[in-house]
Amino acid sequence: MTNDQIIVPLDVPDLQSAIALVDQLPQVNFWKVGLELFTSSGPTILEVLKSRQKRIFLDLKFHDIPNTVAGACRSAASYGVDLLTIHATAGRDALKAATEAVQVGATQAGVKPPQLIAITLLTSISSRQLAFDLKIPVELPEYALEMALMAQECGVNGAVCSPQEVAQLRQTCGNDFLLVCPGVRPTWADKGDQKRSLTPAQAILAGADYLVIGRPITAAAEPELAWNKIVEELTTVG
Ligand SMILES: O=C(O)c1cc(=O)[nH]c(=O)n1[C@@H]1O[C@H](COP(=O)(O)O)[C@@H](O)[C@H]1O
Repeated sequence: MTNDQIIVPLDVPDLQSAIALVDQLPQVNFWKVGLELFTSSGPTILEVLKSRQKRIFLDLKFHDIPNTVAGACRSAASYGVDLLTIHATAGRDALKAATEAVQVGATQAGVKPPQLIAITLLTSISSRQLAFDLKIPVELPEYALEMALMAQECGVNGAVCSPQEVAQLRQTCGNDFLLVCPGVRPTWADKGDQKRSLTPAQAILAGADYLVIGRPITAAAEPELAWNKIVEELTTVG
């Protein structure tokens, strides 16, 4: 377990707040830029993070028709980020188009292509909501696994799943398939809108490559202390 396996999201409304958070937590090496910050402030934050030698997860969760997803992936891949997200439910054609587009975009820009990872089922969705609201008549773990397998067949590099499904995905998809787990909660933290959480240590033991941990750190009274507590807990799992 290394510090680089913990990704902290910059879920803040503007560039200034993002830079303040990066300054406040110099121990964090891997930051996530998501919809809130990218929509308000655009790609400037990516340059800021790169100038500080940070790794970047650009989490734009693309979900559209294949042609549009491919265009978005070409553009996103030109930034030279490490990870990029697409929803598995965009479907096979979009997943294949995205896989090819990240290579094209990165090659054209002369940068390393990002690892493309597919969201299986948002960690804010419960089994009950999957059945009753989304009308999906499949058990949740099976659904998440099927989404991951479809993404893998399309050449996608990995998946985003809740820690509760990660062991099964690891077993079925193998060790080369990247597994990223948000919805991670230390025992002392609020669950908030996360429905399928486990602790950081449990998630790593179950086979996650990376954990995305936001509010337990960023909304803590003392974010640095919260970070240290999590890192300490994780040292117990090697
Ligand atoms: O793609 C993601 O990172 C993601 C997928 C998912 O299913 N659930 C999920 O929570 N996330 C992201 O992970 C982060 C979790 O933040 P906290 O709930 O504050 O730890 C947020 O930035 C979410 O956008």
